[in-house]
Order: sequence, then structure tokens, then C-alpha cells
Amino acid sequence: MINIVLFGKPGAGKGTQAEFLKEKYNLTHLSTGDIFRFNIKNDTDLGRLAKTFMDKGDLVPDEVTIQMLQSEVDKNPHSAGFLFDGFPRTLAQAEALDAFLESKEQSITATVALEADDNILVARLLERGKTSGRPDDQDEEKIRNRYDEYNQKTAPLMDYYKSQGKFHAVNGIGTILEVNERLNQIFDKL
Ligand SMILES: Nc1ncnc2c1ncn2[C@@H]1O[C@H](COP(=O)(O)OP(=O)(O)O)[C@@H](O)[C@H]1O
Repeated sequence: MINIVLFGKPGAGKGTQAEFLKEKYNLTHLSTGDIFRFNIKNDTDLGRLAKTFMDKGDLVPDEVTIQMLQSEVDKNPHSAGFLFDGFPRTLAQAEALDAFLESKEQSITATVALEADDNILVARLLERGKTSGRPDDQDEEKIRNRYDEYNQKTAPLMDYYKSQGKFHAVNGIGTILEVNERLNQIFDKL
């Protein structure tokens, strides 16, 4: 069983690449952003709560996010491995994930970051916002706030995983297939 964390700033291409990776490596793809958006669409309590944070580009509180993620993992007891996309985004989430996996005699195999320059990413997101309907992609101030959240709360996780020898990075700039090839090279060695 392999459990992978896919890292990357908003717009880095995590969701796009996850679609390829889950097929090729037979992984269950869990995107916390997608799960929140599903809940918003279905107007659940969780969705209504998450929306108040997401619309501003703020992170949803840890307790809510961790609990949701754990219940999604538990819905897939026969999975051959997980691809976590957009989770963990804080140190508390990373520690909770480690403890949770350990309780199942599992662990994180590796984390892979898609790297790209902020200015390129902001332009990508504004472009995506024209068609995605996502309110957090349509306003440059909200986008910048997501980067602030990333730099303050998520970037420190790289050191957390580096200290465990589990951190890999790939250049996220290039065609979708080029980036996919770079990721495959790492995944093939795990
Ligand atoms: N692990 C998480 N912890 C807290 N909030 C989250 C988490 N994952 C997603 N969110 C919320 O969902 C929003 C969208 O996340 P996501 O779909 O991953 O898009 P992006 O990476 O483009 O910002 C985030 O800005 C945040 O509000």
C-alpha cells in the first residue's frame, strides 16, 4: 500500500495530475477542496460552514477538515493506497494524518510537490476562474490570500516531510504530459 501527499500551491496542477496518477497507480484520490465543494453544492452543514472560509480564501479550521478526511479514508477500507490532494495543509493536519495512519498500521510513503512561480499560478487561476465558477478563483485579492495561507501554514510542512526523508519536488511548469512524466519517474521508484 502506498500513501502519497501531493503538494503544490493553488493552481499548481494537483487536481489535473491526480487524475492521471490515481489511474496509473490504482490509488484512491481524496481532494479536500473537491469534497468541500461537493458539500457546498449539496448544501450540507459541512458545506455551509466550509463556504464561509473558502469564499475568502482562508483555510477551513483543522478540526473540521481532519474529521472529514478521516471519515473519507474510512469509507474506502479496501483501497490499495491513497493520493491526498490538498491535505495536509497545516502542521496539525500532518500530525493528525500520521497518527491516524499509524492507528491503521499505515504511513505516508512520500510527498511530492509541484513547483511553480507565483505569478504564473495567479494568471492560471484567474483564467480558470472564468470557467470554473469558483468564487475563490475570480478575485486576485482572494487568490493572494490563498498564497499567504500557503506560505504561512503549508510551506513549513515541506521541512516536516524532509526531516522524515519523504519529500520530493518536481518542476510544475511544462505541458500536462511533461509534468506527468516527471511525476511518474518519482512514483515508479517508490
Ligand atoms: N486541508 C485543508 N485545510 C483547510 N482548508 C482546506 C483544505 N483543503 C481545502 N481547503 C479549503 O478549500 C479551498 C480550495 O482548496 P483546493 O480545491 O485544494 O484549491 P487550491 O489548491 O486551488 O486553493 C482552500 O482555499 C480552503 O479554503
